[in-house]
Amino acid sequence: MSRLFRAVIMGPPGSGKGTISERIARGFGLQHLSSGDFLRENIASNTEAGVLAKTYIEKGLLVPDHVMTRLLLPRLEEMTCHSWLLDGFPRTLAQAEALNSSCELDLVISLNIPLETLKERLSHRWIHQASGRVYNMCFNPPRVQGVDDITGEPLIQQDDDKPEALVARLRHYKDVAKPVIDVYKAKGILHTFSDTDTDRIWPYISSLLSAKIPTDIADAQRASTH
Ligand SMILES: Nc1nc2c(ncn2[C@@H]2O[C@H](COP(=O)(O)OP(=O)(O)OP(=O)(O)O)[C@@H](O)[C@H]2O)c(=O)[nH]1
Ligand SMILES: Nc1ccn([C@H]2C[C@H](O)[C@@H](COP(=O)(O)OP(=O)(O)O)O2)c(=O)n1
Repeated sequence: MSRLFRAVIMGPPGSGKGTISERIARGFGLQHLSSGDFLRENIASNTEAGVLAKTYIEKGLLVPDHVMTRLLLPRLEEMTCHSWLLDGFPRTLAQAEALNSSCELDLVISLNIPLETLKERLSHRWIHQASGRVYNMCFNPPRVQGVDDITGEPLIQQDDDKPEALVARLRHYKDVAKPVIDVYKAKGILHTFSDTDTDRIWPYISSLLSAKIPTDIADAQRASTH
């Protein structure tokens, strides 16, 4: 079995983690685990962790570290046969320490996007809640306004995407993300990308992954996901 590849993508709300993760999954065959989507699945399924997480998310708060690690680490255990890309976790130092004690990461991508760009993007973000598919009226609009391309079901805008909610979320993100960024910088596996346009960042991320992911792993993963 080829050695597997373990990566994390981090960035503030609206920075493009989901957009870039989808391109990485498609182009390099890594299995994408979005912590936000996984939480929403648990909330929709009324699991014990989902019910608890909902009480925090509804107040625009981060879910407590022990809840996140108890939810994510067993899910990663189920993915030990895949190379994966983790999105939105770890978000705090405690989460990073829990993850680092259970696996060795190969690469951490950090997106550093200006506040005004985040506000602009999130004000135009529409989501198909059931699938997590993400649209943007300026960047990747749905074929028919307001409905999901695949199911035709209505799209929604998330309350915490509104500008007044975003500033608080962004301030909190910066406070908790800095120690995590410092840990991975010290490990020499952090790569930071700054721009206002995902399409300009993408070629650099793609080149980095092409250099870092051994060809046999990428070929094997693409074969297993097709
Ligand atoms: N205009 C524009 N919109 C973009 C760009 N990249 C992503 N978007 C859109 O901006 C919004 C945020 O992108 P996401 O990929 O959802 O960002 P995220 O970091 O996963 O966001 P969270 O899930 O809130 O953490 C979505 O509506 C994207 O379609 C870009 O380069 N330009
Ligand atoms: N590690 C994490 C990941 C997500 N959450 C919570 C808080 C987030 O606003 C929601 C949704 O996560 P998602 O990544 O989709 O949203 P943002 O990145 O915060 O815009 O879940 C958390 O508390 N801890």
